[in-house]
Amino acid sequence: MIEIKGLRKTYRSRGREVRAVDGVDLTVGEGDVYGVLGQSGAGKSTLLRCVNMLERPDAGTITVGGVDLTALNRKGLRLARHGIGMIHQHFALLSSRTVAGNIAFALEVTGVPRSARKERVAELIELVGLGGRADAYPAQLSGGQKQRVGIARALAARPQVLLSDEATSALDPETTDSILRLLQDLNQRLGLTILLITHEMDVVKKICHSAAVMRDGAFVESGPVAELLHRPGSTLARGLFPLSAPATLPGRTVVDVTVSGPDADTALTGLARNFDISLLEGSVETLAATRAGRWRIALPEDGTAAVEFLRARGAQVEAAA
Ligand SMILES: Nc1ncnc2c1ncn2[C@@H]1O[C@H](COP(=O)(O)OP(=O)(O)OP(=O)(O)O)[C@@H](O)[C@H]1O
Repeated sequence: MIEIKGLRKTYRSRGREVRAVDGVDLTVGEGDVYGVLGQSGAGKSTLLRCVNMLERPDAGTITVGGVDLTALNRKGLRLARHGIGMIHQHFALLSSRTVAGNIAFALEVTGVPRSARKERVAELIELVGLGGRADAYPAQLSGGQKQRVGIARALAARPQVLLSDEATSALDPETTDSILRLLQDLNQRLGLTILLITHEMDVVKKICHSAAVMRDGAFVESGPVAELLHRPGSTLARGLFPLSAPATLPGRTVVDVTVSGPDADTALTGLARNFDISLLEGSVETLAATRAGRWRIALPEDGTAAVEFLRARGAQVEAAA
């Protein structure tokens, strides 16, 4: 659904050059929820703003739904953007308009006739769970409700793709969960493809099927979450399952073990039945992409047989670090 090749964007300010996006390739399949994780300054916002051409890249191609956006003229781009909704951290609502008015505004700018707007607005209000709040003004809404208006507005023109720019970063954990559940529901019910940027591991854990870790304008790893978990040295695996127990113990071999899929629930019992091990830290969790477990385990000093046992069951095993 989204195909990005060789994307570059450099900013020049006060004689200084900043390579905000430095050669990114990205494929987001139809119906995928794809998260780009990275610290502040990594280049996430620039990448996202290039996807709908709010920012024009210096090099590379951006294809959304089969259309190369970099090849379009201004009018073509305006039409193509109707197929790409966007939500923001700070909601960007019009304070002088009600919930219904904010959503209707998105329909006005995409040329939906007045007669059709009312019904579509009502439909969108229900879709995002804001029934009964149509006449409220943004100042009367909670953060979560404001983001629901943002989502309704972004979906007004029935886009196939939703871009999310840190949509939950300004919300408390409970509200974050409810917005993530809404996004997941929209992904499943409408088949909406979602590309989101975030600095929160939890967002990836809860709704992303695929993810990339971005640093200094480039992806250091990317792919399906279940696959990344099994990649040796994966930053994502370490971020999703942080392990801080001692990485060395006298007379023992300490390893970090990752298992995903149904084996995540049985791998440890099997290991403990066959070998003298100590579980130092870790957990099994349900991620959006898969059930997965990651543990730091002390094996006997010669851990070869235990490591083989785990690897034969599809586990990723590496020296604790
Ligand atoms: N309009 C601009 N002019 C000059 N430099 C910019 C501009 N926008 C971003 N940058 C720089 O590009 C780099 C990447 O910024 P970007 O906002 O894309 O990162 P980010 O990962 O989204 O971080 P944050 O979460 O803090 O926004 C940073 O060094 C930033 O200072």
